[in-house]
Amino acid sequence: MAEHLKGIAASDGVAVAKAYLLVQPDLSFNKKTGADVEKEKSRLDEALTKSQDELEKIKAHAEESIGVEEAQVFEAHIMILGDPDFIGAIKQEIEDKKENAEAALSDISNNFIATFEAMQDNDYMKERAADIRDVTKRVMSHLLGVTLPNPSLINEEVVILAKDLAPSDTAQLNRKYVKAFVTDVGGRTAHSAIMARSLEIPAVVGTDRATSLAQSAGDVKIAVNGVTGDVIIDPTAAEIAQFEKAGKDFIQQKEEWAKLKDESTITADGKHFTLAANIGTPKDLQGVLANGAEAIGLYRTEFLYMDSSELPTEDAQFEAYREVLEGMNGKQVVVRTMDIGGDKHLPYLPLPEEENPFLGYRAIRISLDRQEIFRTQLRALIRASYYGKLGIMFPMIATVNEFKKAKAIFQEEFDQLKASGTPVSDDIEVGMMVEIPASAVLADKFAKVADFFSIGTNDLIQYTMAADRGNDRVSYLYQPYNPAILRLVKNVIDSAHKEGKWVGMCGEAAGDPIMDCILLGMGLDEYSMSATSVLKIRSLMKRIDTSKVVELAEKAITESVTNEDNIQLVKKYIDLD
Ligand SMILES: C=C(OP(=O)(O)O)C(=O)O
Ligand SMILES: [Mg+2]
Repeated sequence: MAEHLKGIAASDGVAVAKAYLLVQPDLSFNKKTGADVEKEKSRLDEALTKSQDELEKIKAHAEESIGVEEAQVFEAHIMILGDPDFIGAIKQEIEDKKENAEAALSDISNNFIATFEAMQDNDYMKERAADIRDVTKRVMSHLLGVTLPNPSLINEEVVILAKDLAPSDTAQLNRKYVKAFVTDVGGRTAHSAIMARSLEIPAVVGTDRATSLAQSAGDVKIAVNGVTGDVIIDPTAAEIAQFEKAGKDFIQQKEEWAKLKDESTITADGKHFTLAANIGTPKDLQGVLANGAEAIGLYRTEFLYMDSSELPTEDAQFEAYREVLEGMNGKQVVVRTMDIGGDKHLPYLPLPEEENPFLGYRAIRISLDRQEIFRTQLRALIRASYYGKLGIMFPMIATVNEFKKAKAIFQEEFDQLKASGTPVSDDIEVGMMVEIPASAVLADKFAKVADFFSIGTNDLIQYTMAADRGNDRVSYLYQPYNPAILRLVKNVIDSAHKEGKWVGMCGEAAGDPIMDCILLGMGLDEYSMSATSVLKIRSLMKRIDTSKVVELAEKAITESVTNEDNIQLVKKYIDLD
């Protein structure tokens, strides 16, 4: 009998296929004491080596199928295998307690996980706990000689059902055969959900009971709608037909969007706006070009620093920047100088422990303090400017003096390079992120000194609403359409335009259809989002008459009181379906 479930829609698309239960093997073991210490340590080493080989393969596969940025998680796993604190503690445990390797691994891993999970408000640490759990499972399987499920071997069309999918499982999914996946736990921002979106596999997560229902149903089909979050276990013929039609409609819509790839973004009344993409590494260029983005509005350079075991050299940075500038073939590339700190750590750049790192020593604050790091990055950027159309922006600017200082350092490096005969571009734009309320309020003053603004809503909302962007318990305060946020945004746009400067947005909100209806009405010039959202937003903008949304934007900041008011308001003006 058909069972209907509702979960969290995590990745768009609709599919019906045979159920494939991804069951984890039994990893239970007997604890032994009085073990041969040297033998247990060498068993551990052997399991670590096998795990490393396996992870290298999974990482290479993931880089191919889902992209370098997403595959980073496996680099983190490989690093755990070589982490002297973690591995050293396991070996010490074997020595101290004369335990078998399985018991020592399990004890130490549980200690680490408990410590990280206790830091409840820290997403970064919670992710580390998940990583350690994933790595421990792999090492344990090698110690026990059992095989972990290998979803990359699936060779028929299936819908995967699992309690949860570890990142290493998701990375092995082959799009050709895995038509969708459904999990019992997880949320929209879980690793597995983010990966599903990169892979473009429909997914519904957090269904609670999908695996137990499927297990008792036996060999059945599963219907999944990743747009609405609906899942049916053992659907009727009529339901299958209904889901198959929804799937066809969705594919057709995507094909329609794809036709817009080479068009520029012109509204129904003939106004042009720039749709740009956010990237993390040069490898992301492929997606930017495939989705017809008109520029890169945010190149997050942190990955250059995070992927390296020491500060990246000027030449290494230059190569990366040049590759992106050349790849964009004259279209603008806005590179953000490093935004380390907050929840982004570099093992080789020890920062002081802080009670409240999001309000602490991060981004431009580090760059102005550790100028050797900043100047190296600026020189690499200035040298690369010769190969395309470069914009540079500084993150987390709070005061006009910070901007002026950063700009002066840029100018010194520029003048020196130019005097030395290095080929450079003479029209590099130097702008700033507006992501701290102080700079949004004082935008009229900043607009006199910056060449452009890019509004970072991820942080601007966090700081304006005093709500940690990674904390589930306050996620209801993450309100991009709240009139308080919109008034700040409007002030930034108007202030920039008064000085003849352009203004973009590169936070997640820029790829949100509801937000974009309001932003068009406010006259925002550039919208920078994940590459996979570009065509959908272009299709929306082509339908909009901007004279209509000007009135909408005005009402959104004068009449509306709440975030919800503005959702309803936009729906009154624009048919979003
Ligand atoms: C784009 C932004 O920067 P990040 O998400 O990297 O902090 C932002 O804060 O909106
Ligand atoms: Mg930010």
